[in-house]
Amino acid sequence: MLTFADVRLGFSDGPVFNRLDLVIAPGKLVALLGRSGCGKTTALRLAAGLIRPDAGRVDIRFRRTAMVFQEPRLLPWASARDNAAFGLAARGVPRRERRARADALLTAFGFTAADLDKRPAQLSGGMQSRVAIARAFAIEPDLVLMDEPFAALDIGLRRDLQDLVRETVDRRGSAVLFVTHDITEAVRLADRILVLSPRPAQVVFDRPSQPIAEPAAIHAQASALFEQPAVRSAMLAR
Ligand SMILES: Nc1ncnc2c1ncn2[C@@H]1O[C@H](COP(=O)(O)OP(=O)(O)OP(=O)(O)O)[C@@H](O)[C@H]1O
Repeated sequence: MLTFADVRLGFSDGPVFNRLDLVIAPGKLVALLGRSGCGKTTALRLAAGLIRPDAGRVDIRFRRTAMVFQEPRLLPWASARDNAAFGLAARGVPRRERRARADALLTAFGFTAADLDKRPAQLSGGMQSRVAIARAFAIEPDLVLMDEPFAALDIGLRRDLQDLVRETVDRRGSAVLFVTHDITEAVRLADRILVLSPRPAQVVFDRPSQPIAEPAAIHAQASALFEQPAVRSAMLAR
C-alpha cells in the first residue's frame, strides 16, 4: 500500500500539490493522467521516496519499488543480460542466479540466446525498452513506477510493450503506477484511472477500469472518458 495523506509540496515557482490524498493498493495497474507540468513525475518521485513532501505524509508500505523511465537508461557497455540483472547485483544476488533470472525474463520477452549478449547499441529501441522493463521486474518489485515508458515508441511497438507490461503484472501481481499522456493507453491497460488537475494538482477523476484489448472498444471508452467534464478540463490546455 502507498498512501499520500494531505501532501503539500512546492518549488520556488509555487505549489505543485496543496492537499494531495491518494491510496495505491497492491496488485493494481493505476494510470495517472494529467496535463504537462501538473506534477505526475513529482508524484512518482514522492512515491519512490526520492523527495519528501513539505507537509503531510507519504507512507510507502510496499517492500520493493522499481522505476521505468521514458528512455531505457541502460548501461552502454553492459550486455542486455547484465543490464536486466543490474538491480539484482546491487542487492547482492549471486551471479549465477542473476544471470538465470535475467535470462528467463528476457527470453519470455522475446530475446534469443544471441540477443542476451548484445550491448544496447546493438539492440533496437523496442528491445532496449524490453531490457528496461526486465530490469525493473527482475528485482521482483511489489510496486513499479513507470514514467511514460512508451511515449517515444511507434504505435505498433507501444502496443506490444503495453501487452508485455499487462501480462507481466498479471503474472507477478505487482502494483503499477503508470504515468501517461495518452487516454487510450490508460484505457487499454489500467485497472484504475486517475486524472490530476493542473497545478496545484488534485485528483479530479478516480475510477476503476477494465483493461480493454479491442481497438474500437478502446477508442469508444477513451472518447467517453474525454467527454467527462472533469477529465476534459484537466487534460485540455487553457
Ligand atoms: N526540481 C524541481 N525544481 C523546480 N521545479 C520543479 C522541479 N521538478 C519539477 N518542477 C516543476 O514542477 C511542476 C511539475 O513537474 P512534473 O515533472 O512533476 O510534471 P509532469 O506532470 O510530470 O509533466 P510532464 O507531463 O510534462 O512530464 C512543473 O511545473 C515543473 O517545472
